[in-house]
Amino acid sequence: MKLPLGMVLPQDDPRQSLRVRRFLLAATVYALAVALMGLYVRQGLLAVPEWQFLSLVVLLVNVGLYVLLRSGRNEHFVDPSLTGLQMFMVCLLMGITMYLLDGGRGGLLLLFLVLLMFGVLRLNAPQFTALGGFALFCYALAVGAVWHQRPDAFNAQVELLHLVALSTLVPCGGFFASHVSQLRRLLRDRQIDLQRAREEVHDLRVLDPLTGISNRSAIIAFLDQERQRAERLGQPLAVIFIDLLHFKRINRDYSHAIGDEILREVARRLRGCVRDIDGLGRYGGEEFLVVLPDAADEEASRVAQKLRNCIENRRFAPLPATQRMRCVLGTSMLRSSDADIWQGIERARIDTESA
Ligand SMILES: Nc1nc2c(ncn2[C@@H]2O[C@H](COP(=O)(O)OP(=O)(O)OP(=O)(O)O)[C@@H](O)[C@H]2O)c(=O)[nH]1
Repeated sequence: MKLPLGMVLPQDDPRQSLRVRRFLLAATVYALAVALMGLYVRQGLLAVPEWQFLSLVVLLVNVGLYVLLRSGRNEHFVDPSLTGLQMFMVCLLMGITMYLLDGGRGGLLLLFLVLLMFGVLRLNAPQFTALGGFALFCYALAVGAVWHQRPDAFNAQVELLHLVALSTLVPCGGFFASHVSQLRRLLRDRQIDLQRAREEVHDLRVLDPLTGISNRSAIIAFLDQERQRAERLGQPLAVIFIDLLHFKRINRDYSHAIGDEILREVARRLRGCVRDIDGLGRYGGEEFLVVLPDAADEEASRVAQKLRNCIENRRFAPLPATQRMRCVLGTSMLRSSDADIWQGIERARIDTESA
């Protein structure tokens, strides 16, 4: 029977999924080690009860780790990848196994080294060196115990070579760990840069660079989307077209930079006068469009008056105190009989001419 992948791997969290994948890979190496121990049993280098004991310990350790990862409890640990814990278990299991074997430790040692190499993926150089030191200690302790209790199962020359090989591996692994952790850092920085670039591209696509409110295409898209929603829910939808008057003169008399500052301030004030659910966009040079979802005719007129007040009745700091900005506003209700949203916008624009 085939197990659905969703039952084995978390589907909604890519980081958890990666951790479980990495764990399953390590569990496969453990399974190989247990199978290899079966050969040791056949060769008379490991007693059957000891093999059963080792298999049970390996199984319990792996089930425990899997439950921790799959239940999400690993998130409460300082290192949610549980790498340190897993490496600690590898060292302990290696020590126990090496102690129980009556010979041929080199073969199984190789598989345990493969398991230790998983640490390279997460640990930095000092952490890996500490781990290597602990592995060395466990190995030395295990073979020391064999030498003390079963001297016939101890070959000093071979064990010395194993220890030397293991000691060589520690700095090599440390070097790889440092390299991989550098790559990880680089990758993380690149991801952050990429995310920022994506956000900038998104802003460039939808925001007006001068005022920071929606640009023309974004406010049109918003209106289109709101129109569909209004039709579906049977709600009214209003638009307000705003045109600043004599803007050419403002630019000419006070400079283009001050004209820009006025446009930014107008956008700020308009945003402050409408609800969060309302749309506000720069339609053209000195023209703005406000979209009012679920607003009837009277509500649109009331908001238009409020918008007019916030432009005309308050002073703009870069202009002399006596100089006021003037604007015309036109409102219109989107109708289901309109062929498209442009008809609604056009009605509001024409309304400004009659204002
Ligand atoms: N400073 C500044 N001016 C802009 C910007 N975009 C458009 N304008 C200016 O806005 C002015 C719009 O001119 P018109 O369409 O004749 O509008 P107006 O001078 O307000 O005339 P009326 O609307 O008829 O009162 C032009 O001078 C444009 O250069 C901008 O981003 N910054």
